[in-house]
Amino acid sequence: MNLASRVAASAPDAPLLELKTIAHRFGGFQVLHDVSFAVPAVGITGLMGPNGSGKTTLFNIISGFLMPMSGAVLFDGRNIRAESVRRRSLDGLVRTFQTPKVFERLTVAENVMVGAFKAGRSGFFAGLAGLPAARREMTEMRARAYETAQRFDLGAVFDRPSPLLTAGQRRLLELARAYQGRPRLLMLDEPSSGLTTTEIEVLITKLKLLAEEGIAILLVSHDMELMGVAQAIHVLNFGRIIASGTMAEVQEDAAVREAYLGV
Ligand SMILES: Nc1ncnc2c1ncn2[C@@H]1O[C@H](COP(=O)(O)OP(=O)(O)OP(=O)(O)O)[C@@H](O)[C@H]1O
Repeated sequence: MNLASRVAASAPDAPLLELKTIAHRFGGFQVLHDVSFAVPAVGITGLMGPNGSGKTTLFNIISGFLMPMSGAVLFDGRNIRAESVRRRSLDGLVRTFQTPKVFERLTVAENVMVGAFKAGRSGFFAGLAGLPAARREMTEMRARAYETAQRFDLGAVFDRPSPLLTAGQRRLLELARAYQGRPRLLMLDEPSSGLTTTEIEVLITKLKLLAEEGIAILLVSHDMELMGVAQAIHVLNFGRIIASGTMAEVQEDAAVREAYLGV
């Protein structure tokens, strides 16, 4: 079944992630007001909004870096509002950052393998220490990491030190590492920032590939071309959702046009 039919077939009343009346304040400044929307278990969902509208704050709340003052964050129907980042990540809720987080002292191979470490028994660092059972596991992990690296066009640079990668490769490496951890929901914060047009085109094909494999994606971006991959988009302005719909629908929305263009 392709992505479009899976999106159509997914139960609309069973989202993977659901935000219910999320509100947050920094001191006296109300940054989020009763934000509610759902992210289905399949497909790509977009979150956009002008600078300072609260996107990063909301992202931090969903991924566990910040606890909202009120509201619920339901993941698979369970309120994870107070759960740690690590617990969420073990449950399959994984995020990336605006600047790719790459382990600079490790090679591409090792960076990808770190993503699988939570799924392994002995652990990545025991493997590096050379314990026999861990070494066997490391060999298997390395083989799996190589498959993943190839999938993200990093096969040819598999043993290269990560500081030698281009910006586009660093972004792909971050995605490869996240993919290796078998996420259910992948949250991407401005993944096209700092990339060339060609690198963005590659990124788009990889996001479609991840979605086709059944990984739900929540994408925050200013990049309209990139946002075009999302089946549904929610627009945040001054901490409130002002519109939701397809890209064509939100582009036509009067409140969105006013927020972005002042028209
Ligand atoms: N820790 C903080 N303390 C006080 N104010 C904050 C804090 N973090 C963010 N803000 C304010 O909250 C508002 C929303 O910020 P946030 O970073 O969530 O917006 P954003 O939509 O991600 O913006 P951008 O697109 O510029 O990254 C801004 O006015 C910001 O200055």
